[in-house]
Amino acid sequence: MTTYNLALIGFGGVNRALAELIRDEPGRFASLGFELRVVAITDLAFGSLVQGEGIDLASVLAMPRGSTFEGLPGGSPDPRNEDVIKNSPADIVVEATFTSPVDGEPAVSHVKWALESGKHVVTTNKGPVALHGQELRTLAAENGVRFEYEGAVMSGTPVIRLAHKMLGGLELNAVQGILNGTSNYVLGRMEAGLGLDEAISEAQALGYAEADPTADIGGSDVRLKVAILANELLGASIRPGDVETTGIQDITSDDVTQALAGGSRWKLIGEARREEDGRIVATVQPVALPADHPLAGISGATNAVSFTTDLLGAVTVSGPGAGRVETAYALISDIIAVDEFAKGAVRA
Ligand SMILES: NC(=O)C1=CN([C@@H]2O[C@H](COP(=O)(O)OP(=O)(O)OC[C@H]3O[C@@H](n4cnc5c(N)ncnc54)[C@H](O)[C@@H]3O)[C@@H](O)[C@H]2O)C=CC1
Ligand SMILES: N[C@@H](CC=O)C(=O)O
Repeated sequence: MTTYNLALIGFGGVNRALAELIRDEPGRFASLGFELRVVAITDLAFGSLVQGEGIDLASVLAMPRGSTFEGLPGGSPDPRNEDVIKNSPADIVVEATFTSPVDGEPAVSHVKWALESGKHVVTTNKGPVALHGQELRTLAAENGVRFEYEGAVMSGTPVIRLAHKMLGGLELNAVQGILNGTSNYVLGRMEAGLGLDEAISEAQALGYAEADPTADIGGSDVRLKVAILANELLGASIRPGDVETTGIQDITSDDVTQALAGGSRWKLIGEARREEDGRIVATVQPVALPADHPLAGISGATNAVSFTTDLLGAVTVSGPGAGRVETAYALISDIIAVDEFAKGAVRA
């Protein structure tokens, strides 16, 4: 049985859910031939903790808000990210700090430090993938490790790896979908009569929203995801700034109820499409979809993405687009990919 040592960078909703899974079901991965041990944690609030023999997850998960790792063996009140990433005995760095849609930092540096130190990276952070994906994949290959990021698009629902592995023989000409759990949840709650702010508060409490929910409502979260899908699956090399973006911030409760009464539903749609001249055009915009549109029935934090292919026509994948546990599962699926690589089942 292989043991993978993990360093959790960021100890918020997603990485805590991963720690809870490891605490509650340590034997869950035995049938896959590995077990997971957390040897380091860093967080802006808690500081950092490194214990090579394995951290007692029940204890750290029970620590109250406002406390820090200071005083624990290997503990510090400061989140010494660089030192922990470079020098802790981790095999895999699990990056789940805030997404920056502007420059991807500090996550981009976290990923680089890890890859340059010969550590695999699994991440749910969209910034590094959307803004520096190609550079980081190259850096990983140069260092003989993996950079995996399934959770960057549609949380734990398989999209990126599924498309690479299962749609490889097809020509993909467009991707279109509902790619943000928070905004879809909020629009649904507005249909039920809630105001925008109240609906956003609910999405925050449920762990769907970004630390700054204007990224969800204003469309910049979907913009990152569209850039990732366009670059990964359509062979584009676009920047998030190339994606023309309008969010749902100007959709009023009246707009939502009037649309519903007329048989349609407002949805925030992200799309990247290959034009006849080969250019990739990418947009994010609210659209009032007729009730019979395949994406109109996608409700709550569920997301869906449709791939337009040459041989199969439209292939659509639907599932959770946000949520702490759901996104922690994306990290597990990334660790499984790292394990396959480490055991030689997948070539770099
Ligand atoms: N929650 C969700 O449904 C999904 C989240 N994501 C992404 O996963 C990442 C984590 O999400 P959540 O856990 O929900 O966010 P969160 O806001 O609950 O947790 C982020 C944690 O990172 C810590 N942090 C921020 N900057 C740091 C730094 N420089 N050093 C150390 N710690 C730092 C914060 O203190 C916080 O505890 C984000 O990038 C988010 O965009 C992706 C898919 C779904
Ligand atoms: N805030 C995001 C989380 C996943 O990327 C969302 O709501 O979709």
